[in-house]
Amino acid sequence: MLRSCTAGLRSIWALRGRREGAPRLSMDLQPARRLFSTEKVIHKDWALPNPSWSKDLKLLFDQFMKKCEDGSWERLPSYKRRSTQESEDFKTYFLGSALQTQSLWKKAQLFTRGFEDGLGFEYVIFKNNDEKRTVCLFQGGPYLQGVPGLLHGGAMATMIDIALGSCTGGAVMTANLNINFKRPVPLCSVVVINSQLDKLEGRKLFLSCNVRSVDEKTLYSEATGLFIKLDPEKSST
Ligand SMILES: CCCCCCCCCCCCCC(=O)SCCNC(=O)CCNC(=O)[C@H](O)C(C)(C)COP(=O)(O)OP(=O)(O)OC[C@H]1O[C@@H](n2cnc3c(N)ncnc32)[C@H](O)[C@@H]1OP(=O)(O)O
Repeated sequence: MLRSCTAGLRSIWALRGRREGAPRLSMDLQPARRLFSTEKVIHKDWALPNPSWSKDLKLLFDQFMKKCEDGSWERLPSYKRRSTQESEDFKTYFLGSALQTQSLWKKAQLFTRGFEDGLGFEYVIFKNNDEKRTVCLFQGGPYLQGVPGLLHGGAMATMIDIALGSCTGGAVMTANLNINFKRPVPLCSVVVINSQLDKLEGRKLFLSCNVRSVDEKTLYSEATGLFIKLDPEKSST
């Protein structure tokens, strides 16, 4: 594990210094990343392979892309910034928020996508709408270390929150997150987060997930979450 992590780190360091929007060293390095420009902002889909992805992550990605072919599964794209419509939806609930300041609103981005390739959160989520469940493939990079050599529990909690959230839709907020950390996750390893919607009760969505190793032999964590659909009649600030 250490050797592959070191090899991964070497390729990560080779990529350091490249900033979002800067010209690519070689397009061959990132064949699958889609780039398109709108209003001078580059919207990059981050849920696609890059050179920092380990063999395990690429293999699982390919397996799930195959499952998408008959339409039962879909890959969820992932952007640093929410779409204009999504942003507007949330803004209506947080009228007093600091994000009303236009300059801050423009700078704000999803923090899991704020790292350079391979250093932080590398993940992709696949959704099965009929079964109301998602599978998140996650590789936690070296900047997410907690105890030496291990993934920080907060980083895991973040991914669990995102994975559970991916089973919801529309404007929702996490009200409760309950995590049992059963085994430590080695840094740079790949884990699989299986999430599902267990119950819908009015505006309350009850969800659960487990986090396992690629070979499914190790159960790293189990979690439940309560998400609340925001009420348009209420402002939360
Ligand atoms: C979309 C595409 C995106 C793809 C992924 C991108 C990733 C995005 C990011 C990923 C994710 C990032 C996500 C984040 O980071 S979200 C950020 C972290 N979360 C928050 O900051 C939430 C703060 N809390 C609130 O704003 C309010 O409390 C909310 C909005 C949640 C509810 O306030 P609201 O005034 O609307 O509702 P209510 O108080 O009338 O309650 C309604 C019902 O719910 C029940 N209840 C409430 N709380 C709890 C509780 N703790 N345990 C048990 N029950 C609870 C309550 O009893 C009642 O039940 P009932 O009496 O009706 O039976």
